[in-house]
Amino acid sequence: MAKLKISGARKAYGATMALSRGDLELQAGEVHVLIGSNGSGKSTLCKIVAGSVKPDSGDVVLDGKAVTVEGPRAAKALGIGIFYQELSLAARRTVEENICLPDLSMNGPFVDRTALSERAGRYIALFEGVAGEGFAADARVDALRADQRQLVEIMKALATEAPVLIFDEPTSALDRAQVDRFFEILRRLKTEGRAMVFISHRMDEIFAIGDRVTVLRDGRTVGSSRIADTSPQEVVRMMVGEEPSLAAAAPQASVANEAKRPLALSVSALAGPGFTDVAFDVRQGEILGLGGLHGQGQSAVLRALFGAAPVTAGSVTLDGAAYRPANPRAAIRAGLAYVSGDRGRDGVIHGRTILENVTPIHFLRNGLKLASPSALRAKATPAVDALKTKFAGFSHPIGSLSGGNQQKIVIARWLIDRPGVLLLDDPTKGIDLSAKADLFALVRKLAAEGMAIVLYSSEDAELLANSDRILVFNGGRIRRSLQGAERTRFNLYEAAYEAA
Ligand SMILES: Nc1ncnc2c1ncn2[C@@H]1O[C@H](COP(=O)(O)OP(=O)(O)OP(=O)(O)O)[C@@H](O)[C@H]1O
Repeated sequence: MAKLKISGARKAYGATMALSRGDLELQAGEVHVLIGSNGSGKSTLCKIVAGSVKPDSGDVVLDGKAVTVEGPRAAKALGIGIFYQELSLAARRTVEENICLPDLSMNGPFVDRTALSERAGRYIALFEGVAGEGFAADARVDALRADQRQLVEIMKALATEAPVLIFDEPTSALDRAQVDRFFEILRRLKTEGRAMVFISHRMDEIFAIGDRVTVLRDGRTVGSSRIADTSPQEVVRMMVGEEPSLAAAAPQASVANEAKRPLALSVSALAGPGFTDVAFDVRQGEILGLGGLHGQGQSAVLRALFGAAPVTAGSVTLDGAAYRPANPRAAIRAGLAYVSGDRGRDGVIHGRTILENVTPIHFLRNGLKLASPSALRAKATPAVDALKTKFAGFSHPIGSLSGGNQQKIVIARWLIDRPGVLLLDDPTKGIDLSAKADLFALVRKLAAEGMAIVLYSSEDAELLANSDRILVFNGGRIRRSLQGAERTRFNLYEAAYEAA
């Protein structure tokens, strides 16, 4: 009998189907790997089991009995503990308090410090020698490094002593020695008969520690296999599913790959926080895609090229001349444009009109010359129209537009004076399908007119359909360059998941 069985778990957030059919059968004494690309529904499934997300439907059977996991406390009472990917720590509390939260031992109205230290100490000791400098029972969590915080979250999950433990990407910030220690602990817990779910994007880890693997794709469980009976290639194949046909992929590839087109941007041995040894060329008219899992250095490279994040080594050439990305103003003057999908941080100027939102880059490039609103409107109109922006007039507040149309205004601002190189940093995050289609139609048109474009997208389909060439990032480095017929989802995933 399975220790825990989830069938048909479903969860939608408005129009977003986070999980359409999640199934998982977990045995006592096993490490069960859950794998799937970004956004496939892994965390949602875990959170349903841990009671922190209420499913729209689905059945949970624990030790043969149907249960309803009403909330996190109910999960704990049922014997289910979880490590949260986004961590669940109280930043201003100490390591030992966090390990024991929410059940701090009390001595009357006071926290019983002795009992607390004793209990937390057992879990802290498990990582002795690998937790690193500054890690201490009485250290505040906000003073710790990312890997150390992840260790505290692991200790907190272990401290539940739950028979079912769920680890949602517990190793993403850990170093080799910390991962090895964690795996030793998991192996011991297996011998005690605990049932564990383990999520990781590292194929080597999955094959090192997993007993069984269940694959999610687009919100559904698509298969399950014993690790001993499968291979990394087979797992990637399950994640990928049917390969979309290449006929739909970037149509102008042959044109853009023509070596005679001049180089627009050339990057050599570039390094900075989050990336190292990055080198590539982009020709005029080419769309170069940056692929891989989230946060593998793609955005960091784009921000660094735009002078918005530090560069510690390497060199850059723009239109054949040396270029040092000092700050965004210098980047704009040098002919670079940068569009991020993170509108909150990099885009919309709230409380201002549409015209004020569409013209700031024009002013930055040309100086604050006097220009009448009608002249500015005339300048802005072609770019705004090219994106099929729906708006009532330039003098209306930006807030009157839908999210997708706000994003179009942010993009249009870069196109009034044509940049030589357009850096797109996950530009369609959070916008609807038709706005995405409008944006990519324009991006392809701009490339056809000779603009060089570097595109990072967290959506693989978008990347495959629009890039002439794809560089796959993994652990801050470029692992593979995919050209022509190599631009398949399989190759993309294989390089993204291989050991970094
Ligand atoms: N609270 C939420 N509100 C709206 N959408 C959500 C919410 N939580 C998740 N989603 C969406 O549901 C989908 C599945 O998300 P989920 O976090 O379960 O995926 P995942 O497989 O764990 O991804 P990752 O590998 O990136 O952690 C994604 O498209 C995500 O954006």
